[in-house]
Amino acid sequence: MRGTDSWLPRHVPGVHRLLAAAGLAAACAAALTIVQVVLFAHVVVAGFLQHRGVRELAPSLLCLAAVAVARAAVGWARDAGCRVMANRIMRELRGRVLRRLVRVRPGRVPAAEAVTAVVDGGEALEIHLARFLPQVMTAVLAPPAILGWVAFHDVLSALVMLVTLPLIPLFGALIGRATQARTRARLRALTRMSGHFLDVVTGLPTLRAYRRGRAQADAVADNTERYRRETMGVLRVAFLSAFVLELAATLGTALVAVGIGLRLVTGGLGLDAGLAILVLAPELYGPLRGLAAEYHAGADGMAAARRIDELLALPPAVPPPPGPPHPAGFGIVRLEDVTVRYDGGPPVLEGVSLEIRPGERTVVLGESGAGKSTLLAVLLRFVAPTSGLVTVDGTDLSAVDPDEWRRLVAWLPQRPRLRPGPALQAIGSADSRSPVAAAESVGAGALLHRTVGENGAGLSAGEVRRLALARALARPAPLLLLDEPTAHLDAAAARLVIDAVRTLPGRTVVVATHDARLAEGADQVVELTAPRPRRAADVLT
Ligand SMILES: Nc1ncnc2c1ncn2[C@@H]1O[C@H](COP(=O)(O)OP(=O)(O)OP(=O)(O)O)[C@@H](O)[C@H]1O
Repeated sequence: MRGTDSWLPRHVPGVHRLLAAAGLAAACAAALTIVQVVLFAHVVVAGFLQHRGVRELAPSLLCLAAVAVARAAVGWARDAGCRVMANRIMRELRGRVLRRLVRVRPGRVPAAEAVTAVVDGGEALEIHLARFLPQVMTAVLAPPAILGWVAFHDVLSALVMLVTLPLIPLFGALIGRATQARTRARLRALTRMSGHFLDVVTGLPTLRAYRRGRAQADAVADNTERYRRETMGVLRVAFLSAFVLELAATLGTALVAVGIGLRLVTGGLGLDAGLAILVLAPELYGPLRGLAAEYHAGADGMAAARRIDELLALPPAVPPPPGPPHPAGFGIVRLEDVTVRYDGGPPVLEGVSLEIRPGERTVVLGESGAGKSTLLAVLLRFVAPTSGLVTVDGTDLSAVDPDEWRRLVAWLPQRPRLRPGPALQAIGSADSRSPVAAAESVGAGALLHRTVGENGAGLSAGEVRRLALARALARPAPLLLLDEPTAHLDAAAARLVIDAVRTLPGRTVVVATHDARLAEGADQVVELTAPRPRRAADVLT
């Protein structure tokens, strides 16, 4: 936990500023508290013991009111300022996590896990920054200031406070140890529950078809129950800790009060000093009790910070360019002896060498699992070759900024997804050229007035594929990578698509497919084979 605590200021810009602002506010609030209590004791003693009138006490009363207002204003400014800063910091951090997530290999982090970390975890961390850290600053600065003032006026009371004060952090730490494990378990239960629920909702049609609805409802109920139990466990510890800490603070205040009372009777202490110390005693324990109250919010935030840290540490799918990004241009793309292994497993592509020339159509054929999509992933820079080299016009592709490179590439994925909404909007983007013509060329013109639902709902798999193909064709990118463009299509629709792919003047096309018809008239046909051990690709024509 301490590691994550120091991780925050080191890795998240703005946290130092937030801590400094919270520290300044805490110091001001502590000073104002002491002034307010001293003024209060003075007014009480002067009013009740020395029988001074309101007129005489008016300046002190005005000062007291001004200090009370200033104290409230400092508290408000601290809360509002820290909330704004925390919000800004989290916007930056969420952006960084999202930028990292789009750089890791597609599918590496399950969607539900990413959503839980960024949305729920982000919220917990924001509360940690906005409430817990400022409270830490108050707990660090206010008690020493109060103790110093008390020691100056009454050493005995200061000693009692010094002995009883550590009880609160001690109990807090003991309870915190129990809380840490519970908070982590609760976050895990939440992640599991959301992931499972998302899976169930996505697979509802299949579950219904196989009559597995009841079993999944039971599984959802189990996951929810586990989350409820974890949450109740955290709440139990939270209530218990509030009770124990309240007790410690009350005992501390009572001991101070007994000491002051005895010395007031024997005349060892003046009433104004005694009264001020008595009123200050709860203010001494208050910040530490406040810290304990925020501890659970803080622990949630730290667990979220740890998860966000893990996400930020995920290696990018392709390492960043070693030097300044090379300006990407498009020319001959050459794969030289390229081998790809996923996570150190067996090779899925081995020793593949091929040359993709501008304006040509290269068709990659191969049985299922032969590595066709992986070859496209290498060209898209979603996957870095384990060995071998990919060059563009002689420049190592790994020296090119992946974003710059992907601007030159249009892609039809094997499992295309469309943005929900009107179909025409789903296939167009700011830089698309003639999406309507592109859709018509692949027989999807009639689909343009349709509405795309969540995950392509409302459209058949073949319709989604044709719209996605139109989207790729409409992008003004010189390199077109098409993964199974004719899958799920009937013979007539497939023929339209094959003809459209054959006549793409000025575009370099790489098609990965099982469909040998797409190889008709291709400039180059590459057959990937998947025997184990694999052979290198054979360039047939
Ligand atoms: N992200 C991944 N992590 C681990 N293994 C993977 C990953 N992606 C693909 N593979 C494995 O790599 C091999 C090649 O998969 P790939 O999808 O490239 O084949 P393909 O020729 O496109 O197959 P298909 O024609 O069935 O789409 C398969 O054995 C697959 O299980």
